[in-house]
Amino acid sequence: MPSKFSYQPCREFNVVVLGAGGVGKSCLTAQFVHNEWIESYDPTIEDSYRTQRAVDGRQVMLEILDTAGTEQFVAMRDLYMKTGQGFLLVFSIASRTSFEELETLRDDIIRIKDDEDIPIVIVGNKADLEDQRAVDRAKAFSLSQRWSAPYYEASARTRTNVDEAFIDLCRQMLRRDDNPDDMRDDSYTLRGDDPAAKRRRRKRRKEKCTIL
Ligand SMILES: Nc1nc2c(ncn2[C@@H]2O[C@H](COP(=O)(O)OP(=O)(O)OP(=O)(O)O)[C@@H](O)[C@H]2O)c(=O)[nH]1
Repeated sequence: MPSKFSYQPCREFNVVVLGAGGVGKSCLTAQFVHNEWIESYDPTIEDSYRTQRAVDGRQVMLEILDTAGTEQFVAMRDLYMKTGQGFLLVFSIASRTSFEELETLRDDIIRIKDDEDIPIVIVGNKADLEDQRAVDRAKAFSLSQRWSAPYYEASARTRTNVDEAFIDLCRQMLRRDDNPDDMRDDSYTLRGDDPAAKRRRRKRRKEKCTIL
């Protein structure tokens, strides 16, 4: 048990913000990092931000990569995914296709990282546009359950659930960093070195959590 005065080094994590074009990735990132709202739409190619936060009393340095959602830049995705340790998967509650695109993004992340337990938070952005809602809460909820990944309905415009989504991702990354062996169980050696079986066991052990 660390004493009250024990030294806790600042952890560094790479966070990648992914999602379709125009869902609000840049706006969410700008709100989280700089507390500012951007009304205009200027498609991103790639922007990165560094910000330090206290999470449950521990210092965390985040390198946040705000990625391109538009088709012509998606070739860079594999590279982003390789370096990411945590992923914010963003859709707009006013766009059904942006929600449907998340499935492919997650499949790609898992394939590239070869890890089904990679920290992910799902964000349904533009929650202020309730009158234009095209994705039922129940649908997003069921995806969240299926992936065992938390779901936040957020609004970059009103700054609703912006910090909460990023901080939840930090908590997941810290947990992994604290317990690198947590995902291994004793039976693993008995069952042989089968990565697919290991991934299935990891998946079963994960908690489910959904925040609306
Ligand atoms: N009403 C509303 N509009 C938003 C919200 N978040 C972003 N927008 C608007 O949506 C547009 C696109 O926002 P961006 O943050 O640039 O979207 P993006 O996902 O980064 O887009 P790409 O860079 O093309 O991938 C802008 O005009 C924003 O003002 C939100 O929470 N509510």
